[in-house]
Amino acid sequence: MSYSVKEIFYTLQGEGAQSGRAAVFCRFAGCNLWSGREADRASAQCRFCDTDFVGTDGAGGGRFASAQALAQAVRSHWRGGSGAGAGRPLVVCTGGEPLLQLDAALIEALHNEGFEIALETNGTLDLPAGLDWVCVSPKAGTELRVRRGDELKLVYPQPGAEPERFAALDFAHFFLQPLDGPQRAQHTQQAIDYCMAQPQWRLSLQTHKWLGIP
Ligand SMILES: C[S@@+](CC[C@H](N)C(=O)[O-])C[C@H]1O[C@@H](n2cnc3c(N)ncnc32)[C@H](O)[C@@H]1O
Ligand SMILES: Nc1nc2[nH]cc(C(=O)O)c2c(=O)[nH]1
Ligand code: SF4
Ligand SMILES: [Mg+2]
Repeated sequence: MSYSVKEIFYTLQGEGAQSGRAAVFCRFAGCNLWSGREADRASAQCRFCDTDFVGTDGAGGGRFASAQALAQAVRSHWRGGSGAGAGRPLVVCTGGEPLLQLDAALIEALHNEGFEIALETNGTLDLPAGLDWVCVSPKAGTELRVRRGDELKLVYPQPGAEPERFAALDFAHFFLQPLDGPQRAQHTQQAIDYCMAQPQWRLSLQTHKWLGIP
């Protein structure tokens, strides 16, 4: 199968339990909860997206004819060296919704290139086997199919997706990430207050936005 990728870039993971860790981000084109067109935002299932995932025209993006071709492109962006003493190469598969495209062949090819594979998903599609780190970010009004994983990272506040709905699921880490937008400061304070009242939850800041890195 071929893969449509918006962009590939090397940066630090900005969010959640792995924040601060160097990673290649592979941003797949397309999402099942929004077309990505501003004209459709108000009627989409997910309306607060902060990301352009339409098309394949970003830096490093394109259509890749095979899993091997995409895995080699991802490898070409890793600048962390390799071998003894080097940190394990990490790829973060995101989007858009990566589970529309991420399949067994690509997981195998990325592993063959030496990567640990992390996933950012809205949790509405079934998971392929073999992922090394699964981050689920539930969206109000959608059916959550991925109910276990490494981290649950809930954008907060979201009417209809209150943290209590997810607190008993089988995740190692629970994060609230303030909803970015014009009211980010207020949402950040609300998330702080919630985490202080319910310490099962930790605060995830989108540190890359503060740092001015991708
Ligand atoms: C752009 S999404 C791509 C992966 C997948 N579609 C998902 O929603 O998890 C990456 C992360 O950004 C989060 N996100 C998107 N828009 C946001 C916003 N306005 N404020 C805070 N987090 C946001 C998502 O919830 C998700 O955790
Ligand atoms: N630095 C950085 N960290 C991130 N963590 C999740 C991101 C995403 O858009 O999925 C993201 C992103 O876009 N940049
Ligand atoms: S599910 Fe993820 S990529 Fe899709 S619109 Fe929502 S935040 Fe954006
Ligand atoms: Mg992002």
